[in-house]
Amino acid sequence: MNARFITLDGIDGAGKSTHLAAMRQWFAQRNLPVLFTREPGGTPVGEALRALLLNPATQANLRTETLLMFAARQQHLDDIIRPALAAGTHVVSDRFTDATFAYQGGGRGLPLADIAALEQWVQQGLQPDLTLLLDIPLAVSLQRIESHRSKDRFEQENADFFNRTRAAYLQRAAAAPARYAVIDSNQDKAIVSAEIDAALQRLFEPRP
Ligand SMILES: Nc1ncnc2c1ncn2[C@@H]1O[C@H](COP(=O)(O)OP(=O)(O)O)[C@@H](O)[C@H]1O
Ligand SMILES: Cc1cn([C@H]2C[C@H](O)[C@@H](COP(=O)(O)OP(=O)(O)O)O2)c(=O)[nH]c1=O
Repeated sequence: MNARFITLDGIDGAGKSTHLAAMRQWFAQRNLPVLFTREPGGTPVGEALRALLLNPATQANLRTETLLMFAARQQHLDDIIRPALAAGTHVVSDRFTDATFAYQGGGRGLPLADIAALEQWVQQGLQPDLTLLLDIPLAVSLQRIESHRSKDRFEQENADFFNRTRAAYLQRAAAAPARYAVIDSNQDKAIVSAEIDAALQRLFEPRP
């Protein structure tokens, strides 16, 4: 079986961390080789860039921010994602390029064509086999992350920013529905988890 590349995305507070834990179990129960990783990050270079990008004191302008996201992604693809897939290991990434379209494109307003050009240059056609998009109304996500003590550079953004970010995610999913499972994360955790499991099941064991 070809190794699958799966990404998990959504606005902050959508429930990614919560459901990554359940996804680990899903793979473990089936004895499937899998590597969990994240963006920005996943490599020493990527983690250093992550620290820079998430630091509220960082003054990177929008193009610089976008290039740094893709710089981290290039290293991640070269050192981690492509080698794992080539070795037959499934890869689950906590965020990927959809986040750039949503945050730098939708949220901050960088033209989507600029992001698409970088996507092509860095990914050379590689796309996730499945993107699990956890969708949630902003008010609910804000309630859920209210208790965070310190917010990173993106979490400090305002409601309009996150509404645009959410809309950009949904637009991407609507434009290429075969790649996405849009999951309503404003439901009980067990239901969200069951819907994620069902999407994984469809990817790994498609019905004829
Ligand atoms: N379906 C859910 N119902 C209620 N609370 C949830 C649900 N999913 C996640 N949470 C809670 O919301 C908060 C944010 O979830 P988290 O998984 O950290 O989001 P993310 O990683 O996407 O920022 C956590 O306190 C988590 O326990
Ligand atoms: C991958 C990526 C992330 N981001 C943002 C989204 C998140 O706010 C932040 C990464 O944080 P996140 O993955 O949500 O980590 P945590 O759960 O620890 O908060 O980076 C972008 O703006 N563009 C990108 O391309």
